[in-house]
Amino acid sequence: MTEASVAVHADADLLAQAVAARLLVRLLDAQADRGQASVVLTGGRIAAAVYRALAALPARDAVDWSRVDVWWGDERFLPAGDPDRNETQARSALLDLLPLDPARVHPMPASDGPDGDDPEAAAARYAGELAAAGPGDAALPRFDVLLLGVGEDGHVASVFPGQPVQHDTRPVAAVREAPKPPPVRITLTLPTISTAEEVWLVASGADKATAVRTALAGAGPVPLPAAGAHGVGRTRWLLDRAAAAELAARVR
Ligand SMILES: O=C(O)[C@H](O)[C@@H](O)[C@H](O)[C@H](O)COP(=O)(O)O
Repeated sequence: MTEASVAVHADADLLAQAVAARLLVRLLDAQADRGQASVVLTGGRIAAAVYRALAALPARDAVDWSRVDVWWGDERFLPAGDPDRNETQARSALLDLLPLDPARVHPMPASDGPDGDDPEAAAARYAGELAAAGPGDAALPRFDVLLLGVGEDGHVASVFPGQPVQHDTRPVAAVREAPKPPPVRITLTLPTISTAEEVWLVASGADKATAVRTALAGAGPVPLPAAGAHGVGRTRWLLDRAAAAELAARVR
């Protein structure tokens, strides 16, 4: 497991701009190395700010977006197009502005999709989509970078403390009693999250400071799921000053 690197930026806007710039370079490097790139998106406010910042970057289209695979780390289990879906927010902030290959954009199923309002079936369907995209008989494709927000309670994606999903060994799980509304969600499980080459945990605001400190101080993943999210090659904590307030951190 790699050591986590921490970067602290003065405020939420600078954090979003810096993460967007890092993400652009990460995708460019992946395409230079292997001709394509893959990113796993998440939901929440700082993630949406990153998407907006990336959309506004002048160098944005240096990425060949037609060769980028877009996955989601979690989704609110709502009807397609619902404004509270992470997919809806990502599309309006960024994806609809990019010349992506629609076949390479993989939203998690909606609650009015082929499985109806059965989140377990929808989770299984997404696991099948991941497996179909994996090389050979691998259960998962390569994730070059997987983005996570961090909840005040230390949740990442829709892996919340004290929930059965924490002990689910499947690649994708349904969550029915999420403390953060809406209650029904679909999520990659922590073991799946931790197959990503790089995992970036992005946190903004004083209400995240304790979760950030606790995770970086070595808490276990059961009390604090964020502590269980690690990249194979790199784990980055990307913070603003408020979220880093309980750390002795470098401010950039
Ligand atoms: O569905 C969601 O809401 C996200 O997947 C969730 O994991 C989010 O990233 C964190 O709760 C942080 O959200 P904020 O950045 O808005 O605090």
